[in-house]
Parts: sequence; C-alpha cells; structure tokens
Amino acid sequence: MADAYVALEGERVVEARSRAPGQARGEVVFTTAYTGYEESLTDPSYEEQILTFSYPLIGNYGVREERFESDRVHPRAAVARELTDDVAEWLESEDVPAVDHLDTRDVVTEIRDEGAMKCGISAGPDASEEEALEQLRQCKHMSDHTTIGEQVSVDEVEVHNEDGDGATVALVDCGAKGSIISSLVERDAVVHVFPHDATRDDVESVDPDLLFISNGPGDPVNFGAAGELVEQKVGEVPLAGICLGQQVVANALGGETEKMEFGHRGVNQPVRDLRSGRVVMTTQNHGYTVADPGEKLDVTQVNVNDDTPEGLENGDLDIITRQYHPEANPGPNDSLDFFDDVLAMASKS
Ligand SMILES: NC(=O)CC[C@H](N)C(=O)O
Repeated sequence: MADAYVALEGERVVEARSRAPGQARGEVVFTTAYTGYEESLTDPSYEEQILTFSYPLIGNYGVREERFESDRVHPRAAVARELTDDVAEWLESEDVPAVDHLDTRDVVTEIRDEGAMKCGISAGPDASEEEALEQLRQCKHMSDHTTIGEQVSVDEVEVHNEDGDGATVALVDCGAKGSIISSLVERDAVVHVFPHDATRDDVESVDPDLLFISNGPGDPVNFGAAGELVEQKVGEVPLAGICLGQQVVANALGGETEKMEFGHRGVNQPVRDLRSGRVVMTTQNHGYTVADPGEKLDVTQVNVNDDTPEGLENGDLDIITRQYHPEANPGPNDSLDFFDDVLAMASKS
C-alpha cells in the first residue's frame, strides 16, 4: 500500500513509497545527472524546488560530507525510482521528505510535455492524497519567492584564503556553491563572500580586483540588490557571474531574462563556443535564461540543443559570465579554465 503521494499540477496524484516522512511543496524539476546526488541535493540553487532524479538508482556510493556544496539540503523534497538507505536516512535527518517506487519516467515526461509545474508531496505514516493536494494548492510559483536570497545567502561577510597572493574577489553570495569558492581559492584568490544584498560601500571596503555574482535559486529579478551593484560597478571593476550571476548581470546591463519551459539540469549539456567552434560538456541547473543580452553583452557561447545563451562577454568592460557551472560538482571539469580567464581579467585591472 502506498504511504506517499505526489500531487502534480492539474491535480494528478501519483502513489509512491515514503523514504523520509513529511509534507512538502515546490516547483518539481528533474535532473538527468547519473552521479553527483550529494552535490545536487546540497546545491542552494535547488531551494524551494522538488528534485526528481531521472537516473533510477540514487545513493549507490553512499553519502560523504566532503562532497556537499553547502551545509544543508536545499530541495524541499527528493523523488527517485529507488533511493538507497544511506540517502533516505540522510534526508530524514535533514527533515527533507523523500519518496521512491514511482515511475519517474512518467513524472519527467509530464514535466517535459507540460513545462515546469507546482507539486505537493505527502509522505510517511500520516500521508494522504488530500494532504498532497493541499500542499499543491499552497505551492507558489518560483518567481513569487521574492525574498529567496535571504534563505540561501551568508548573513555576514566571510573571508577565504585571507593570506593568499592572488586577486581579491568580492563574491556576492546569492546561494553560492562551495565549489565556486574553492575553485577561486585553488587559484590563490582571496575571496570575500558578501551577503546577497551587499552595497557598493560594503564591496568597496575590500577594494576588489573582481566582482563575482554567484549562482542562486529562482528568478534573477528577485536579486535586485545584486543587480544594482552590477550597475554601479560596471566599468570600474571586472565582472564575472555564474548561472543566476549571468542572469543578474544581463538584467542589470539592459538585457532580459525569462522562465524556460522546463530548464536544463544535468551533467552532459553540450555548449558551443562561437569563436573556437569547440563544444564542451557542461553541468547545468537552471530554470530561467537570458532572453535578450542587451546592447552591452555579446553572446559568446550557446547551448547546442536549444541555442540559449551560455556565455556572455564584453572585452572592453571586462565582463565574462556563464550560464552553466564551470566549477562542475557534479559533472565534467572541461570548463574549469573559466576561473583562469576571470582571474586573468582581474589581474590586469
Ligand atoms: N544554478 C543557478 O544559479 C540557477 C539560476 C536560476 N535560479 C535559474 O533557475 O535559472
């Protein structure tokens, strides 16, 4: 007998098995990544979403903290065909509901056909179809999480590699993955991590060589302070951005973003560099995209599958951004040279 229910927009309820009890709601998304469940489940960009794994067996190499991208699980719930006990116990200890033993091919197909959708989950001994539907009714659209930045950002400035010899980076934490910080630190940068609503004065107090806008969850228009900072600092200091960071930079410089039908989430998204013609495999996790880069930014890289902008640049203003995750984790390391490029830009400033 089912002890978990997944209610999808349109009020279709799918029966499942509870692996970690609780009630949850969020936009249901899927990742096609076949490894890297620890990294995905701790990626702050999944805040307020329900993460479905299209790969059928999740957890087969355990759970190790050193692979975490932040200090907690961010999706509101996890859905898989089969979750191992290790993962189920971890999610239960984090109070994050998890369900399995449902046909995830069916859920993924529905999202692909109908687009990103709201979802409600009820799991455990007290689970009911009605509760799953109630969660669904209370679910908000991702763009309506207007204060999501507060949920995922540091409260106070943190400094990494204070004695480093490299560039001074002001990283605006909109929900930064740990691997972005470690990729910069490995290149000897001194990284000052600022709250999502840092002001121009805050950032100028460290006299940065590079202003870096991190990844983060939801609609980039809800990160107004970061956008304002970009507007104020453009031309004065080199600028870099990853994922939400690319979107914030584009919006601040006269471009526009929009919600995608069902987004890109996985570790084998092909990206073509328009200058070299080279294609790299990339890690992605985004539901919004740059619809119009504006006049100041050139599209330098595109997604091979749907032509959406994957890289934006302005050589005169020293701006480089990526829609994908060059820091990988999970996923391929093919585009780690992004960090060398942005730090080279910082050192000539
Ligand atoms: N990984 C991210 O930074 C995600 C960017 C943005 N929140 C989106 O969903 O498009």
